[in-house]
Amino acid sequence: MRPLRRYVPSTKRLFQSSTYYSVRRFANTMAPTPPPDRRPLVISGPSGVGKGTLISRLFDSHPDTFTFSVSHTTRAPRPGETHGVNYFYVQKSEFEDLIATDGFVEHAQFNGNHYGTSKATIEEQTAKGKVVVLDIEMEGVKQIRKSSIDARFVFVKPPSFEALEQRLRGRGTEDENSVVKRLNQARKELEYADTPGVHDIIIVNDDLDAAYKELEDFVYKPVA
Ligand SMILES: Nc1ncnc2c1ncn2[C@@H]1O[C@H](COP(=O)(O)OP(=O)(O)OP(=O)(O)O)[C@@H](O)[C@H]1O
Repeated sequence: MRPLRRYVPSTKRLFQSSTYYSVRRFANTMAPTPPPDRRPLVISGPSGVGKGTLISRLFDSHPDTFTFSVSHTTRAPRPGETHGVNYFYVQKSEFEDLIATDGFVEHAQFNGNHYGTSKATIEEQTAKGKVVVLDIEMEGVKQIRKSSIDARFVFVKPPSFEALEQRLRGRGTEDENSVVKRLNQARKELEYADTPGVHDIIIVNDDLDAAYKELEDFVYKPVA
């Protein structure tokens, strides 16, 4: 299984860059614009479809409104990483206790390490008035749907399989092996997204501005 997005979070990478922080300093002078519906947003879709691009735009257009949830992990921190910022670094026993007490909305194992999104983290951020954004893959979506977390589910779809392949290759971040793996996984994700009732909205990311508008309109629509 391909790892959940948190392992390759392009938006998070952007957040760590100095360019991002100078943009952020300017953006912070603007007042937050909270949407009427504060439930967590689960955004999924095949690798390369443009989730990170759309989410970055949402964060930049509405400063201090949205937040990523910080995941728990049993892997050791890398140089420069900070507990509570990049991850909550915990011992395996603590992670297992959290699983046993149903503390995660989703968790998975990758390269021998455990990773998970805790319910408490989501609840704390929501209580602070932030809308938590979870950028995750199909298996995570399935787990969250089974959890007690009341979330809104957005699926981002490519205009065609060929367009997805072009974007993945055009991004220049993957070797051939990785492109093939991601495309194989994409077929499964697209098939799952056809299951009725799984997502609240399916956005086709063809024209980026139009797709962003659709996402923003959905996020900001009045509570039903
Ligand atoms: N509507 C669009 N039209 C053309 N190119 C796009 C569009 N949206 C995004 N892209 C480009 O497609 C590539 C993939 O986008 P992005 O990295 O946001 O995908 P992702 O879904 O977050 O992927 P991953 O899950 O692998 O991180 C990027 O190079 C991005 O600039």
